[in-house]
Amino acid sequence: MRIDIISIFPEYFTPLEVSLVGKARERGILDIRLHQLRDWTHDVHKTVDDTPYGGGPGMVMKPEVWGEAIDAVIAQGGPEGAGLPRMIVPTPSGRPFTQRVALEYAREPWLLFTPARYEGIDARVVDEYRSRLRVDEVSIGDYVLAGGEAAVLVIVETVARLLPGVIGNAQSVADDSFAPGPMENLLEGPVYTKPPVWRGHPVPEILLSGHHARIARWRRDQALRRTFEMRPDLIARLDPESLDERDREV
Ligand SMILES: COC(=O)c1ccnc(N)c1
Repeated sequence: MRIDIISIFPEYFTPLEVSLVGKARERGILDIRLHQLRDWTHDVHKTVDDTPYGGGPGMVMKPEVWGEAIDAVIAQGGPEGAGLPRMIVPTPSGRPFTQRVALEYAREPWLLFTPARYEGIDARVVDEYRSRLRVDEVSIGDYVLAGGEAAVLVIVETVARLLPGVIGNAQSVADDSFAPGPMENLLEGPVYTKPPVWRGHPVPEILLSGHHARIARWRRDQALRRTFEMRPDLIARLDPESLDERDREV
């Protein structure tokens, strides 16, 4: 997978050189390229923003600069057969970014991220590229950041761990909270490791029993309880068909 990121703070993405994403890049699973938006300005101050039409606080990012930058990245061409990139615009006013969306992105050959600072990017940029590309405006939650760069880090890490070969144990991805299937809309329950007793706190006996069916049942009960306690809104979204008799008792 190829990922292009255009930003006035490319250094913000240094974390993508380490850990899971860093290793995926070293192994050629991910090709991440960073671009300094200011390289497409033409004034001495390298201006990327201006005051909003209609008045109001803050500044808006200029369409001309973004247009030249996005056109240049597209013109570089993507992976063989990838065609045009899927453009992802992180914004608090976007559609929710979920595990299901991440799985969709993980199947894309080429993603282009355009994180905004200030009050956002002139709306005509999205309008312009919607006519040529698939453009997703996505939000990582109901809060406002100083810039979209942190959201790009979240999205890239979420997507990268879904790519084949990135996580050693593919099953752990399939068992994720929110992963489509039996765990979708369920939070993961508690996890334990050695020692069997720590400061007087024992590990639940069932986990030491070696009885895999009972352990699976216990884990599902714990997931249902935790979801009910932490995210009752998700319980409402559970497909009744996915619940068995035992689930309903929890
Ligand atoms: C500037 O970008 C944001 O504030 C942002 C982006 C994506 N999701 C959010 N919840 C906020």
